[in-house]
Amino acid sequence: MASLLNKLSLRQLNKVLKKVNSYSDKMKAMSDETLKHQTVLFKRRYMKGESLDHLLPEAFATIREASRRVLGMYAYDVQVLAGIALHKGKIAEMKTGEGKTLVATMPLYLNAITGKGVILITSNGYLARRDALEMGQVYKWLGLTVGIGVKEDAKESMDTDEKKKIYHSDIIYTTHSALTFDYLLDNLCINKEDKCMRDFYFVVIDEVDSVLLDAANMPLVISGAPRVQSNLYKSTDYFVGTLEEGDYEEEDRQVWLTPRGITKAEQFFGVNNLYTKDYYEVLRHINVALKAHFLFKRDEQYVVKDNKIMLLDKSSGRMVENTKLKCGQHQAIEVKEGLNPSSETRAMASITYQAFFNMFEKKSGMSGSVIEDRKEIKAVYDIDVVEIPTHIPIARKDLKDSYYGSFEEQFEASMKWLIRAHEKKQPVLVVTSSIEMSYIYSRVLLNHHIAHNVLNAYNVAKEAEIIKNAGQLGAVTIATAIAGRGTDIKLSDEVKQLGGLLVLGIGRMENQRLEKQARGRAGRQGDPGTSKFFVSLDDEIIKEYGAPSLKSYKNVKEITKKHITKMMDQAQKNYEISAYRSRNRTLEFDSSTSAQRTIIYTLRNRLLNDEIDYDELMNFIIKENIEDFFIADPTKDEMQRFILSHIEYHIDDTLSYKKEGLLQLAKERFLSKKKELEESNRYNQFMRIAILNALDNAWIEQVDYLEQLRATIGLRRYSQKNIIFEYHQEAYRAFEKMMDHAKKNVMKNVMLSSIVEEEKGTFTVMLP
Ligand SMILES: Nc1ncnc2c1ncn2[C@@H]1O[C@H](COP(=O)(O)OP(=O)(O)OP(=O)(O)O)[C@@H](O)[C@H]1O
Repeated sequence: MASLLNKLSLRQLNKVLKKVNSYSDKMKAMSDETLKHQTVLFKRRYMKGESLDHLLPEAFATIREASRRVLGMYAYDVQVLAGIALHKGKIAEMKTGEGKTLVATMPLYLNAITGKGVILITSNGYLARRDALEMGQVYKWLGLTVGIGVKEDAKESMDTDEKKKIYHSDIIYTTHSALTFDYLLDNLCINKEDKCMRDFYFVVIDEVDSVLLDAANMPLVISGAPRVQSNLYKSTDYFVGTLEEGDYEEEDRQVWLTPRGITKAEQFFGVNNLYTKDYYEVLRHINVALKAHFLFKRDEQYVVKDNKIMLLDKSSGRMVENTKLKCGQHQAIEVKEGLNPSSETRAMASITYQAFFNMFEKKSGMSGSVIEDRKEIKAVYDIDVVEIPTHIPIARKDLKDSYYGSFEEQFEASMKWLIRAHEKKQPVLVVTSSIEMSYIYSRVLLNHHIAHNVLNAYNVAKEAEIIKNAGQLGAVTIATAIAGRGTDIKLSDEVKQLGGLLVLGIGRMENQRLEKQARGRAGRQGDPGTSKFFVSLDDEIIKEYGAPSLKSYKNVKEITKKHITKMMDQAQKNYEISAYRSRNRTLEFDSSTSAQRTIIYTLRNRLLNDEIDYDELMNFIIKENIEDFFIADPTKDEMQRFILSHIEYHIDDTLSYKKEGLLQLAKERFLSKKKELEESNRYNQFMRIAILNALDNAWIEQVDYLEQLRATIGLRRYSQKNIIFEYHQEAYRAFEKMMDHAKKNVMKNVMLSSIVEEEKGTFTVMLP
C-alpha cells in the first residue's frame, strides 16, 4: 500500500519535473544578466497574482542553471523531484549523500519569491553556517538576501538590529533550537520595534527525523531569575540510593515509587502523606533523583566535563551547549555525580518543537532515514513522506548482521574485520553506540599500533575534518553516532578499487534510523562500500529491552538461530515503542500548555500592535475586580487596603464604602489618568507597558508552574489513574487563577503607576 502511494506521488512529481526540464535549454541560453533578472520578473508575476505552482517550472530551472554557473553543480532529475516534493509540503526521504543541500535551494528560491521569508533548519550550527555560505552564493547571485541565524561561536550573542536583519532576509539558514529560542524571546519583548521575526511561512527541515522525532522529547525552555537554592537534593539523592528492587518501577523512560517505596519515603522524610501540597517539594526532589539514578546514564545522556554536566544530543552524540535539564533534573544528576548542585532557574517561556513547527503555514523536510516513521510524522505534523529514488543505484553492500553471546566475542569478531580491511588499506569507520566503547576500540588499536582518529562528544573540534578524511587510503576512524549526519566522505579512485569505505556498526542502536545513517556513510552517490553490524547480548539496548530469557544464551559464541536473533532485534523495537510513547506523552501534556500559550501570545501581539480598546478593557477589568472583591463581604479596613493597593495611594474621607462607591471611584480615577496621559500623547504606550507587565509576570509564573507540575505529576501514578487528565484539569484551573491574578495586576499597574520624564522627551513607567 505504502509503495503504491509512493508510486502515485512520484508520478505526480514526475509530471512537474518534465515541465522543469522543458525550460532547461531556455535558461542555459540566457546571459548571466538575463538569468539574474528572472528573480525580479518572478516577483512581479507573483504580485500580479500568478501562483507559485505556476511559477515553479521556470523558477526551478532558473536556480538549477544558476547553481551550475556559480557552484558547478547542476541538480539531477531526482534532486529536482525531491525539491518539488518539498515545495508541496512533503518530506523527501533521500539516501545519504544524494545532495540534500542542493535540493533545498530550489523550493527555498521559489517560495522566497513571495517575499515572506523562508527558513532552512539544519541539526547543528556548523552545518547551518556551512550550507548558508555555500548555497548563499547562488541566492545572492540571483538577487536574494541570506541570513544566518547562528553565530560561529555559539556563546556569542546578537543584538536586536542584527537579529532583525537576519529574520528579514529572504532566506534564513539556522538551527531548530536557535530559531525556537528567538521566537520565545520575541514574545517577551515590550515594544513592537524590538520584535525581530516575521510571521512564519515556509520551512524546510534538514535531517527532519532528528529534529521532529529525536528532539521532540525535550521542550525548549528560557530560564530567568534563579530560584532559592534547595537543600533537598542531597537528602533525596541519599534516599534514592537506599532503594531496592520493588521500591520503584520503570517503564517507557519513566520511573516512579511503588507503594512500598512510598512508605519508605514517608518514613525517611518523617511525613504522613507524601501526596499532599505541603510535601510537593519533597516529592519533586524524589522524582528528579529517581530519574537521575535510573534513567540518566553517564556517557549516554550526558558527560561530565570540567566538573559540569553536559547533555548529549541523542541523534548526533554531540554535547549540547548552554542547555540544562529543567525542574531540578540537572541538579539531581550533579549531586548523583558528586558535584555541587548548580543554581536552579525559573522557566520563563517554553515550547515544544511540535507546537513550534506546527505554526508554519507550510513545512517540509529531508532525511535519509524517516520512511519507517512516516505514520507518526503524519499523525503529529500532518506531513506525507515520499521516497525519492537514488541518482545512481546504490552499490553499497549491507552484509547480514552477526550476533554474539557476549561483548568479548562481538569485539573480537569486529576487530578481525577491521584488521583484515586495514591490512589492504581499505578505510574503516567503526560506529559504536557509546563513548565508552569508542575508547575501548581506540585503546586496542593503539596496542596494535594502528593509527586512527576518535570522534565522540569529547572531541568534536575537528569533526568535519576527521569525517572528511575517513575515506582516505588506510584511514581508521572510531566514532559514536556523531558521525551519522551531514559531512561528506569522499573516496579516491584507489580506495574505490579496494571496495570503498567499510562501516562496522558495533551494537544494536536505539533505532533503525541511527543504524541507517551509520551505514549511509558508505556507498554515497553510487560509490562502492560495505556495512556490517555486530550485535551482542551485552548491548545496552538488548540488556534493557530484550526478553529476560535471552540471558541463557550468554555463553554461546556466535548466535545463529533465527528465533533468537529475532528476539535480540525485538529489543530495539521495544525501545522504539517506548520512545514513541514518550514522545506521545510529551504531546499529550503539551496540548494544554500550547493552547494557553496561544491565548497569551495572541493577546500580547494585539497589545504590541495597539489593537486593544483600552477603555473597554479597563471598564471590564475594574468591574470584575471590584465585584470579585465584594463576594467575600469585605470590612471597611479591607476596603481601604483594597483602595490603597488597587486604586490610589490616598483615602478620600467622603467615600461611601459600598460596591458602587468603589466602582465610581475607580472609574473616575482611571478617566482622569487617561486624560492626563492623552494630553502628553502617552496614553497608548503607558497602557501597553502596564498591561504587558501584568500579563507577562502572571504568564511566567504559570509557565514555571506547568513545568513543575509536569515533572511531579508522574509520581501520582499510585494515587490517581489518569495523570494526563489530571494534569489538564490542574493546568486549566491554574490558568483561570492566573488570568484572575493578571486582571488584578493590570488594574494595579494602570492605576498606581507613574511616569518619570527623561531627557530627550522619553519617559519611564514606574510600576507599583
Ligand atoms: N547535482 C550535483 N552535482 C554534483 N555534485 C553534487 C550534486 N548534488 C550534490 N553533490 C555533491 O554531493 C555531495 C553530497 O551532498 P550533501 O552533503 O548535500 O548530501 P546529503 O544528502 O546531505 O548527505 P547526508 O545524508 O550524509 O547529509 C556533496 O559533495 C555535494 O557537493
